[in-house]
Amino acid sequence: MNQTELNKNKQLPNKEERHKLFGSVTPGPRTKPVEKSKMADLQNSKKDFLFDIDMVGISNVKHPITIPSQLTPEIQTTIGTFSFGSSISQGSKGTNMSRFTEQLDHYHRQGFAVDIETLKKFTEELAGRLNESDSEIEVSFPWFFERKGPYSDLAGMNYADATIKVLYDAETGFDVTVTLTGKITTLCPCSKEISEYSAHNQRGNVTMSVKLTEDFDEQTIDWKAALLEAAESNASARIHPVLKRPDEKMVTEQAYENPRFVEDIVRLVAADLYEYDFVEAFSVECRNEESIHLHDAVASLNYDKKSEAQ
Ligand SMILES: Nc1nc2c(ncn2[C@@H]2O[C@H](COP(=O)(O)OP(=O)(O)OP(=O)(O)O)[C@@H](O)[C@H]2O)c(=O)[nH]1
Repeated sequence: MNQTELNKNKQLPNKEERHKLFGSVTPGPRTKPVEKSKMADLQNSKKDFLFDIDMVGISNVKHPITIPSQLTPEIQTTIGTFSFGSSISQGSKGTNMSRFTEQLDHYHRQGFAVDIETLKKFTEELAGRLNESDSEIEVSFPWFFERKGPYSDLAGMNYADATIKVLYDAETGFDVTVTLTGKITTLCPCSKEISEYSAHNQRGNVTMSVKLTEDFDEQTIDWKAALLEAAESNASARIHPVLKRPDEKMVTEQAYENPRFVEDIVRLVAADLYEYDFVEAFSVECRNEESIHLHDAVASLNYDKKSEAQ
């Protein structure tokens, strides 16, 4: 049926009447000012408000972003989920929340590429805009990378979940933590050892959080690719979007030849992160979605290289 054939017999009231029908009322008298300069500015009240606040801001802000990648595709436009904040002192009632999204839009109009240098600049500028001595930004996004079948060389797209968190403090400078959760295959060493045939395997989620050294240079190292490699190169096998039979045979046999517990994964990944020069401190978690249970198996560890210097 096309538009002219549609029978519109129903006699509807006009839109204004419909709104009234559903409860809309005529606006009452307006007594409060509409000019910004005449409005009360509660958040800027100064008094003793009992406590300092460590962080106040906004979260769950979705925004289009561009991210750099050293793996294909090299430029990616994706959706970032942001949070922003700063501390406020006991003497201030509140922050100026509109300034967070105001600055986000300002950066967007200048072609906001979400790399670490830009985020550092963002936090320093944000602290100034808020008249505070610190600020923070966190952005999470799916990072895509091309993956080819080990035999067929047929390509498809995989992704890992990435997060960058930058803290700025006028006195101490910047603190940058990056997090990546990549997925891997793990084959159970115990199951392989005790069974006449086969071994159960599962999809593992490896989450690596890394505090970057002060001199980290994103032009030379793509932290996302480096963390992904730490997870995948220690797995029983990598995960692929496209596998033909010869590929499937290869990854199945590779997993059987490289059995791993969750404990093995966190220790092996930790060893790689320990060897990366750009890593100051790290945490690793492996969570396996068990195929023989309804529950997950999980292991985690934290390590700070600076603790060795003491
Ligand atoms: N501080 C604070 N602001 C809130 C809260 N809830 C909503 N708001 C925000 O208050 C904002 C408006 O306040 P400001 O950003 O201080 O606006 P303004 O004073 O006109 O802006 P400036 O000229 O930059 O000072 C809106 O963006 C609301 O989102 C809250 O719990 N605390």
